[in-house]
This record gives sequence, C-alpha cells and structure tokens, in this order.
Amino acid sequence: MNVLDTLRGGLVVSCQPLPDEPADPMRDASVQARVAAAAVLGGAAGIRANAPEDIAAVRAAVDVPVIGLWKDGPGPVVITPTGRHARAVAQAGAHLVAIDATDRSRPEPFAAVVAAAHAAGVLVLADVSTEAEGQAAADAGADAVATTLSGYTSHTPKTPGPDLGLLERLVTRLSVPVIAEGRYRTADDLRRAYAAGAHAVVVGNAITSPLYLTRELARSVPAHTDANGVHP
Ligand SMILES: CC(=O)N[C@H](C=O)[C@@H](O)[C@H](O)[C@H](O)COP(=O)(O)O
Repeated sequence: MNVLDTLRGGLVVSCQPLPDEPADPMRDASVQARVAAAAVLGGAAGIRANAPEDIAAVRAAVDVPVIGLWKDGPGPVVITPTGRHARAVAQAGAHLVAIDATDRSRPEPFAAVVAAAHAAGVLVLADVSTEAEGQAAADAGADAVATTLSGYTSHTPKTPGPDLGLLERLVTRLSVPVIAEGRYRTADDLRRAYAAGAHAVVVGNAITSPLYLTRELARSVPAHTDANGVHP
C-alpha cells in the first residue's frame, strides 16, 4: 500500500503558521510538531508541513504520512520551487512532496522538480489553480493533484470558501487522485468535497492557526482592537 492509499478518505491537517505573518508566534518547529501530534490524536490521517526543520520535527512526532513542502524564494512560485528544495523536503522525511504546478514563471520546469523528487524516493503532489494546470501536472508525472492554489493566482478569484467546482472538474478529468485543499473550514465543506470525489481533504488555518481563528471571531466583538489598538 503506498502513501496515497493510506490517505484515501482521510483528513490531512496542514500545520503551518500564516505565511504572511512574520510575527506569528507559532513559527517554531517544535510547536508545529506538537500541533501535528494533537491533530493525529484527533483523527488526522496525514499532516502537511512547511520547511525541512518543521518536516523533520513533525516526522519525529507522528506516525502518519507527511506531505512536505518548502516555501522559499522571491516568487511567484514559492512552494518547492526547485529540485534542490524537493530533495531537502525528501531528506527531512516527507513521504510526499507538494510542488507548485501553476503556469506562472518559475526558476526550473515543473517536470524537472518532479524528476528530482522521484529520484529522491518521494511521491509528488501538484498544487494547482486550474483544470489545465492539473492536467499538465499529471502529464508531467505528478502522482496526485491538489486544488491548493485556487484563489492565489490571477486565474481564479479568492472566494470565501473552497473551490469545489475546480475539485469536481479535476476529479472528472484526471486519473490520478485529486486532493481538496484551500479554505476548507467546516464539516459541510468536507462532506461536499468527498461527495465530489476528493481522495482526501487538507485543512489548515481552520484547525491549526490561533491567529487566523482569533482574527475571524474578533471581527464580531464590538470592543475589539488589534495589537496596535486599531479596530480591524
Ligand atoms: C496558498 C498557500 O500557500 N497555501 C499553503 C500551502 O501549503 C498553506 O498556507 C495553507 O495553509 C494550506 O494550503 C491549507 O489551506 P487552508 O489554510 O486554507 O486550509
């Protein structure tokens, strides 16, 4: 049974501090490893983690498959942009490496990063924002495709909830497993994703970010001010 079979029908928890929040106090590998361990206790079938240090700490803390990535570089492609990043993610212990497979300008061709990951002995999860990118990623050798980047490229608007339409189109078109990711926040979101044929669903901030969760609830508190004394 490969690692993708293990994840089938499961909930994957993404243990990453907010990428745009340099002061996020959760930005610490040992903290993320503890968050991952709590998620597994709660029933997570897998963990998604960013950067070699966090991936290694998470691997040491949990016994479920780990989807690793390394957000790095000037962009626009930052999720595991090169073969060097893919090798480091594999060396840190990830079972699957997530790689940006959008059609934006990038330092190395997607297929070259896939080849580096496969040579390092890990499977590839392609993070995409459109159906065409998903097809191209599968054609280039990705072992699975995820809707992660819908809402984060110029091709797709950032809707408040998940992009279930893209999920459905990818499931219909591709023969590789399709993973639902990006703004999944409720049990109903998960039910709809599995009904649409998702292989697994990844949930991040709605489980693992006190900063995100507090911000969301604090909006409805009349007397709330942020750390700078400003009403957000
Ligand atoms: C767009 C991007 O860079 N997404 C990242 C991918 O690794 C993470 O920052 C997200 O937290 C993760 O995809 C889970 O998504 P959500 O937190 O919406 O459940």
